Amino acid sequence: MQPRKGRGKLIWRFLKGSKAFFILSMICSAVASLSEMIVPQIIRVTVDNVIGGEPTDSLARPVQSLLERLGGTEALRERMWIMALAVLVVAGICALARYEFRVSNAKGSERLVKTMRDTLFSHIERLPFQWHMSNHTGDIIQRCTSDIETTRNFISEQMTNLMRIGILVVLSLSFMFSMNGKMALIAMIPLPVVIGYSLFFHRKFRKGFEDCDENEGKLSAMAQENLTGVRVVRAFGRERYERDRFEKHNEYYTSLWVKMGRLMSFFWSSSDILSGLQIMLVVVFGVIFCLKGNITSGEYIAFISYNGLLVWPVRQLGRMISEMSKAGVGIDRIGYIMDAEEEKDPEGALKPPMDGDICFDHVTFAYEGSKEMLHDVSLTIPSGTTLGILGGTGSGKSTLMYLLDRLYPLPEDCGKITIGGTDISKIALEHLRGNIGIVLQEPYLFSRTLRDNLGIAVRDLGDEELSAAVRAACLEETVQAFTKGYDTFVGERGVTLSGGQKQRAAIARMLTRPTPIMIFDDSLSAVDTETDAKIRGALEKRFGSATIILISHRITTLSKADQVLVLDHGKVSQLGTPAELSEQDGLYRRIMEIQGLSSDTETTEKKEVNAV
Ligand SMILES: Nc1ncnc2c1ncn2[C@@H]1O[C@H](COP(=O)(O)OP(=O)(O)OP(=O)(O)O)[C@@H](O)[C@H]1O
Repeated sequence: MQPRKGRGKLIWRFLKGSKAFFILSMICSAVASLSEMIVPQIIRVTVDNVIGGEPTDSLARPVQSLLERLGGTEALRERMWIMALAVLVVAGICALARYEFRVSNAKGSERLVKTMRDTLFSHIERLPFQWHMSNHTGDIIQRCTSDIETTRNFISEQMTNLMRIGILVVLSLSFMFSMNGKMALIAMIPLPVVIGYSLFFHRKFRKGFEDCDENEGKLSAMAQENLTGVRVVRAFGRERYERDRFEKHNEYYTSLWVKMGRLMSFFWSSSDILSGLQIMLVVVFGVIFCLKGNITSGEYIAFISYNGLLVWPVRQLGRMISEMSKAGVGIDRIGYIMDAEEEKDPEGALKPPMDGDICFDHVTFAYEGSKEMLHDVSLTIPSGTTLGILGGTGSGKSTLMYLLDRLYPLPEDCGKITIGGTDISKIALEHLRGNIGIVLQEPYLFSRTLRDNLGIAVRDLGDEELSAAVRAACLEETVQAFTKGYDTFVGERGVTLSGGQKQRAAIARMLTRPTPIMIFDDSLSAVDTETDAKIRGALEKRFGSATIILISHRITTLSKADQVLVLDHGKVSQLGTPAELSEQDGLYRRIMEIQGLSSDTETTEKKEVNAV
């Protein structure tokens, strides 16, 4: 993965609301660093001027006047506690600044994480269905959790550290140069080597972190898939296979981190040697310079202290660079989500009445990277009528509905879909989807109570509307049978409900918000024929004016439709009233005949449709 452009812009966007905290924390960090720099100067003055009796001429003017105000070096020798107190006061200021640094840094980083989570979540919510279909949920979750954490660490720790390192390096070198230029240059000689060495490793770390993150995403996706598909795993006795698969990948993932650990250990140990050499140079040359009288004992002590303060950041530079590599990868992975384009309405999006005729005009469609699934589909569904759709597995029935709901955009030159004469690509998405009720083939319920699930489409759903929807979906008896009624918790994805109960709950949920267009994508497959008929009867009675599209493999369900579309491998094979189709030689009649002879179970029906 190439480093992403505009990382800074993305970070800046996430920093909204937390900048002030980080600025304050940086100021405090600067104050603390400055205080650290003053202590060696106090020690130097104490050793050279107060104890050693050296003249104060070489000291800076403000230091000289401060010493005079304190009674001069002679008097201070008698009152050494003043020097000790000075060290204590500076250390106190340093401690206070560090405290405030940590507090404001914590406030800033928590706010930052909140902003990142909120921004990512609302962005993901607005991403097209297509994007969700082509990305692993586990991987997205990993990007929204551990990559956010890495980015937070980078901004709240590494960025402030970087500034602290900058201050420490600049100030240490300034103090060192002010005391002895040659010694300062000797201390600086190994620095370019250390920095170059760190940069060399930076590239290796980056690649390593990328691999680790990518594989962590795969591992999360695998775990997430297994957890949500636990029923399938158990039903097929695939536990061992899945465990082996997970362990194999986990082993590989662990080996990547071990490799990284080895690389980092090598880097740290070797950079330890480099910084040890640097310290040795300063100590040895410092002693020589001191013996030659080029520097005083106090300056030597101060030099060693400043060198310590200089070496620390330079050594940290390696860690910083490796952390920056990691953060860079994390930010790029978040950037991948943020770069995905949100669903947007076209300019001047329309909000026309949605109770007109629905027209599919020469619609052709292929999923990204797949072959054509729908070929030149044309039909009109007059307003207020019911269309039944019949077809084998994978014949494109659901795809046709996804296109109507614009879950997948219909590319230009692939025909058009209109409602009341208006091209749906020109209709505001919220308006379009708000007027199309759809019960998907696999009903999804949230792990909340039944009431919460049913009321998801309508804010403040009244009891009367709720009961009416539940009655129409033939779910009333089921609710009454639950000891907690509507307050029954349905478990993750509605696992505590049977297939038929889930389907009826999904239908009731749709009916709480009656819409002019209603789509039932094989939504009656898990209910018996009697309930199927009851639900259709209720729909007709309550929502007679709505345009209804019923996808089903059951002829009895389709037989009451105004017209039936038979799809065969994405092509219109038959279109007409059930009576007409029953007269024609084709798929509809063949299935009708088979179902007239067979038992009425959905599975059999599906098999039959596919077999024909
Ligand atoms: N997101 C997708 N990406 C690529 N291909 C897809 C995608 N969704 C569906 N398909 C393919 O498109 C074809 C039509 O699928 P669709 O779900 O519309 O069929 P269907 O007629 O509703 O089938 P069923 O009766 O089994 O529900 C299938 O071959 C399917 O594999």
